[in-house]
Amino acid sequence: MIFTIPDLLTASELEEIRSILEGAEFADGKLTAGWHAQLVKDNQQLKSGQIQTQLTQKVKEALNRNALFQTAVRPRMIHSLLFSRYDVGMSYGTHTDNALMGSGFWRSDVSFTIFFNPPSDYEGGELVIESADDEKAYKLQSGAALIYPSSTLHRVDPVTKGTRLVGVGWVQSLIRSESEREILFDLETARRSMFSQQGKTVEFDLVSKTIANLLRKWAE
Ligand SMILES: O=C(O)CCC(=O)C(=O)O
Ligand SMILES: [Fe+2]
Repeated sequence: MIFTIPDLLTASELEEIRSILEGAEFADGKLTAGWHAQLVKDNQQLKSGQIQTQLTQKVKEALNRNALFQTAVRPRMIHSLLFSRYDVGMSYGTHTDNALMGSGFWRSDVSFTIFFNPPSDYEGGELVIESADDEKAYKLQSGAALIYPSSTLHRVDPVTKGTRLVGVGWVQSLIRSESEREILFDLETARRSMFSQQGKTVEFDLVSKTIANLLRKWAE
């Protein structure tokens, strides 16, 4: 399931993150890519250190309070986060994200891109998600996030004007399978709508029981 969270960050969080990033030091993005992704990765990334830790904390807070993210992703661990800058001419060619990341070998089930500056700030720089017979380009408003399965092939087209600033992260989900996550998300959405329309009915209890039992079966 690919979806967007329109207002993940508040206006003041966004302003703070942007002003911190403006004064921060960046390094070559190839340093954090797998050996094959390095061949096509051409961007800049915030150096690790105190600023990176502070920004990571802010982004995690926003994701943790977001009900849509929690219900659709069911994070076990948001284990990796990069702050990337694409200046004119920079891009990230077609690649797939590493399945296992970091010294903890966390699995990447779900990837996300948080847009820190508005589409009017730059030209090009679309995040394109490829599928067997089609592809779709995304360029969201600042403060919004795109959530997509880590299993896809995707790319960032060259920036031809301005600068693109994003946060990119990876999550190990409690539910490894994308289709199982979607079943749970649909049931949860239906259950909430039933509750708001009719309260705690017999049907509501049965759907609640099913969600709980599927979680027992699938969660790891
Ligand atoms: O910048 C983006 O939107 C995605 C970048 C990406 O695919 C990655 O860092 O693995
Ligand atoms: Fe990627």
